[in-house]
Amino acid sequence: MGEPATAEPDPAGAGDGVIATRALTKRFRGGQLAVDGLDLTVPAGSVFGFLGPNGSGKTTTIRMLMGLIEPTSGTARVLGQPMPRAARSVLPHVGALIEGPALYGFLSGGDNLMRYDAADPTADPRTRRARVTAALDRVGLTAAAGKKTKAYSLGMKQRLGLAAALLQPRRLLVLDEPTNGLDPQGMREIRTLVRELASDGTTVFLSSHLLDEIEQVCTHAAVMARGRLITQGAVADLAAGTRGRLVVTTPDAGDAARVLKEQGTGDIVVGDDRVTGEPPDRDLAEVNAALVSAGVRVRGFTVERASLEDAFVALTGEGFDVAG
Ligand SMILES: Nc1ncnc2c1ncn2[C@@H]1O[C@H](COP(=O)(O)OP(=O)(O)OP(=O)(O)O)[C@@H](O)[C@H]1O
Repeated sequence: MGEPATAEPDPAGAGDGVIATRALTKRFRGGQLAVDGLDLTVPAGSVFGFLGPNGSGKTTTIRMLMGLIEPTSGTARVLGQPMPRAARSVLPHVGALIEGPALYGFLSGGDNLMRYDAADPTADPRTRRARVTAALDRVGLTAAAGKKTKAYSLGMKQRLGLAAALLQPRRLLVLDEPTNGLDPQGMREIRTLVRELASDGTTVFLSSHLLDEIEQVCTHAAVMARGRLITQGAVADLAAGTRGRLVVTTPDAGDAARVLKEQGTGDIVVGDDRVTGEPPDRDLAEVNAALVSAGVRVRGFTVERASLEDAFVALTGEGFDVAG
C-alpha cells in the first residue's frame, strides 16, 4: 500500500484498521524485549480490548502507537498514517487517557478542563466554555464541576480525564487501564461511558488486565502475553474457539473423577458434588454412558460456555493474573 499523498488522516478510517501494526517490536536499552513482532488490526467502530497480564507489553505498545516512543523495528499506523512520523496530523483526532490524567488539585474540574482546552492550539478560545460544559455533561460531572479535583474520587478523576479526551470530536479513543484502581461503582461508570462513546461510532481501544471487563465491554480483543500477540478477533469468536469445561454434577464425585480420567478428560477438579474437566476429544454421549455404567449417579452433565479466560488458558497454558 502506498503512502497517502496528504498529511490528513485517511478519511475512510483506514481500510486496514484504525490501528494497524506490522512486526512492531520494542527492545529497551537494558535488553528487555517488551513488544515482540506485534501484528495488530483494530477495526473501525470496534471497542477493542487490549488484554494481558501486568508486564505483557500493553503500555509499551500504546506509547508506540501514540508516538511517545520509537519502535525498535516494525511499523505502526494510526488512522492510516505512520507513527510516530505523522503524529502531528494524527493526534488531534485521537483522545488518549494514559496512566491517569494530570490534574491540578487546587483547581475545580471545570477549570482543569479549561486549562486542557487552552493548551490545544487548534481550540478556539471563544467556544472554550461551551466545549468544557459539553464534556463535563458527557461524563456526568456537571454537578461536581465547581469542586476542587483534590476532593474528587479516583473514578471522578478518571471521568474528568475522559472529558479532557473528549473536548474535541475524536475518531479514536485510547484508554490505558481506564478502570485500574477504581471501586466496583467507579468501574461500572467508566464501562457505561465507554459503551456510550462507542455507540456513536468512535473507535475505542482500551487496555485491561481484567478478562471480565473485556468480555463485558469489548466487541473485539487482542490477547498479549510476554510481549507477544496470542490471538485477536471478535470477542465472541475468541471464546467460541475454545471448548468450555465439562461439568458433571453427582454425589459420587470420586468415582466420577476416576471414570472421567479413563475417558480422557484433562485437568480434572473434584468438588463436593461436582467434577469439572477439559472435555475429551470424543463423543460426550459415550463419556456420559461410561459414567452411568460404572454406577455413578449423574445428576447433571453439561459443557459450560467457554469464557475468554478459558481461551487465554488454552492458548497460553498459563493462568491469568487477575490481581488488581
Ligand atoms: N522504559 C523501560 N525500560 C526498560 N524496560 C521497560 C521499560 N518500560 C517497560 N519495560 C518492561 O517492558 C515489559 C512490558 O511492560 P509494559 O509496561 O508495556 O507492560 P504492561 O502490559 O503495560 O503492564 P502494566 O499493566 O504493568 O503496565 C515489562 O517487562 C517492563 O518491565
